[in-house]
Amino acid sequence: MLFHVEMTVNLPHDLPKDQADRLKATEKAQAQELQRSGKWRHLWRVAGQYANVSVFDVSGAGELHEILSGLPLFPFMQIEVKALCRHPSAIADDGA
Ligand SMILES: O=C(O)C[C@H]1C=CC(=O)O1
Repeated sequence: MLFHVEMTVNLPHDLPKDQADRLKATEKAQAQELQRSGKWRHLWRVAGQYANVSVFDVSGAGELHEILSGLPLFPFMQIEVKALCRHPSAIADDGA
């Protein structure tokens, strides 16, 4: 199943810089591993915001929740999820 996910990050202003840098580095490694696995299909920065729009390809909402709640930045993110299905006019054969 494909899911459109928008994550907006709000790090506390008083979070020490070294702690924030560590969280971001761990998050990056995990995000890149999930992209390599094919589960995190698209990752786009929302221009002008500390936010991303992503597409996940997972077995269902349960797996998506497991992945999202396991992200190091999860406690600092506002997340919106939309389930996707194939559009009847779509010509791309991308497994949706
Ligand atoms: O920067 C972000 O949008 C938050 C998060 C998502 C992937 C990643 O590396 O960090």
